[in-house]
Amino acid sequence: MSPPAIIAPSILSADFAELGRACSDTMGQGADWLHVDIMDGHFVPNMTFGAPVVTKVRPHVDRPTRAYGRGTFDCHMMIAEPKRWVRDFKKAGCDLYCFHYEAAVSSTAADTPEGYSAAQTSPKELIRFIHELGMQAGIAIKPKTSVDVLWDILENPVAEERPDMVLVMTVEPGFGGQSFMASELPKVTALRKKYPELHIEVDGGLSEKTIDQAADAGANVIVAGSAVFGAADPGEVIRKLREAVDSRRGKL
Ligand SMILES: O=C(CO)[C@H](O)[C@H](O)COP(=O)(O)O
Repeated sequence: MSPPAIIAPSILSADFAELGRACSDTMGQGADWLHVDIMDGHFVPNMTFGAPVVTKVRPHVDRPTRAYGRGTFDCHMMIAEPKRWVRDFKKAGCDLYCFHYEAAVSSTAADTPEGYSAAQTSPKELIRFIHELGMQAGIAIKPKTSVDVLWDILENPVAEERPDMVLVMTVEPGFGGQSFMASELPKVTALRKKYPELHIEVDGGLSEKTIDQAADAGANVIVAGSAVFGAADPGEVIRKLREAVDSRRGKL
């Protein structure tokens, strides 16, 4: 059976001037995780914030949640040098560090002060490093990236080098409020077929209108930014997204 629904509102759509309160309110409205979009202006054509902001917001989400203990920070690293920031985000309170496959394999960055060569980072090495620091590891793919790049990584017999979650982007990363790309769902279907227990996250354009397609494909971690933060009743939207996923468990 696929894992239960995890609803992760994207704080990209929150009021950044009131970020702590917005995060705390969203957890109180039933969110399981908070999806934190980190953008560097290189990997994507937009910038958000870095580890110091995550550090400041962390205390606002340290509260019991429905199913996962303290509020979980699901950090989506849309950055060109994913290995470079692993330690900083661990210190800031990140629980799940999700990097982009495309960034890991194309990094030409200089060595980090800790002696890790960003230029030699393979996804497997990066996953191991994230695990060694005590975080969960996620790997994300953009719409133009084939799901086939993931099989070798998921089939690795070394458990420490396997991701805890795969993120299939359903928009081009960089901005909230874009239209959902249903064309990406065959990737989710293929992943779910091979990995019934894997956390499969979808991100971009998820709402009450698009959730049924994503849930039918087998996604269980649902990122929603504008649909949650733009709603008159965010708690109701979170409840409906969860219901759509959980009602399909055991039927996929
Ligand atoms: O990663 C992202 C953009 O790169 C955002 O998390 C995503 O787009 C969520 O926003 P929305 O639900 O409004 O589409």
